[in-house]
Amino acid sequence: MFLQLDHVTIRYPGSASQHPAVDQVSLTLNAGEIGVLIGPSGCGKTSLLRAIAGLERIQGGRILIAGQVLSAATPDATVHLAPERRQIGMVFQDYALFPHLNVHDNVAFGLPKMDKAQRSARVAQMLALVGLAGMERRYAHQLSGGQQQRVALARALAPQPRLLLLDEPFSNLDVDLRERLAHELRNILKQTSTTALFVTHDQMEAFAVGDLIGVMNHGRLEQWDDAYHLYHRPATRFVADFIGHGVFAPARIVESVHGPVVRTPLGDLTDLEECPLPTAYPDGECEVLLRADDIVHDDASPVKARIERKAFRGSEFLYTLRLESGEQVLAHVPSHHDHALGEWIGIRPDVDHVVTFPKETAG
Ligand SMILES: Nc1ncnc2c1ncn2[C@@H]1O[C@H](COP(=O)(O)OP(=O)(O)OP(=O)(O)O)[C@@H](O)[C@H]1O
Repeated sequence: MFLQLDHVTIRYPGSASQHPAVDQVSLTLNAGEIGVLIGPSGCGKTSLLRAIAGLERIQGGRILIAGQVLSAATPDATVHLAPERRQIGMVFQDYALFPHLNVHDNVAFGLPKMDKAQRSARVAQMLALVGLAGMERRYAHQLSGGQQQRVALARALAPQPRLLLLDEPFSNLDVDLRERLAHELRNILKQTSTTALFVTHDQMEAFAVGDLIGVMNHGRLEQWDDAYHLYHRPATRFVADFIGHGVFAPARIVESVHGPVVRTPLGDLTDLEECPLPTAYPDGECEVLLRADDIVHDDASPVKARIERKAFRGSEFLYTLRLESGEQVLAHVPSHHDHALGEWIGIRPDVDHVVTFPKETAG
């Protein structure tokens, strides 16, 4: 492994909250991998990134790159390597280009001692990489927001950092551009074999960029996994709720002649690979995660649901449905099936990965 975070804890001095901003976070990234941290506002993403950069001290745990301890706050050692000695690059949300320097000088800014020709060659190479060849003489105010972020990326990559940290770099840009830049960023990082950690609150961006994605909540890292497993095998209820569209429905795991089944308001779910046994919950009672893409519109199905809300999403609608039993479920339905609000439609579950959690206790 290349980047290693080991029970990293950050507490802000004088902070009214007893709760640490970052609470014992452990994760690893191999060289060349791209990690993404997502989570709601205030969950500690930026604090963790700043600690890795050396801009924040940690109060517990260790941060290592290639075996070298950058920060430590353990009973055995206290270490805090200065930010400029970490060889880590950063790209922030606000473009932060020097307004009085042109693009060439901005990109050349962090380059170690090189002769002039070498410097200019490196700048040209970086600008070509980010799709801005020939823009050397422009100033920040002559560039669009997307172009400015590309320059910021070129500047951060030019000194060949050991690790690149990106904190919501596209959040000031419009949605279409963000999506394009997220794919471009991934290509650029892979082309240059750069190890990177990227912070966003946008799931689609996280899925587009990351090899590994971490979901944070209240300072804790709830799961560190690839996109497929986050979606299909969420480790916690919070992750299941945060990623994708879905609801939790009351269910019961029971033993049938064909093995265990999960009894739900939509009927029995079978094929319970990797699902807990009935004995995992008191009386087998639990809640099952039903994602919008687990529910199929099928007029022949005996299970009917009333359309309460619908949102057009291009190729499909996201329907909010109410079952006769009172439960609410969500369903993705191809948009050529345009039913009216209040209409009853047939639905059936088509769940590939059955995910259950303990029943949420009231209060
Ligand atoms: N300098 C500081 N002093 C005191 N508390 C801070 C400081 N910086 C952040 N915090 C607190 O630490 C917690 C984590 O903040 P952080 O900025 O890391 O979250 P975030 O996940 O990056 O949020 P956002 O997505 O809104 O940027 C929050 O409760 C925040 O109020």
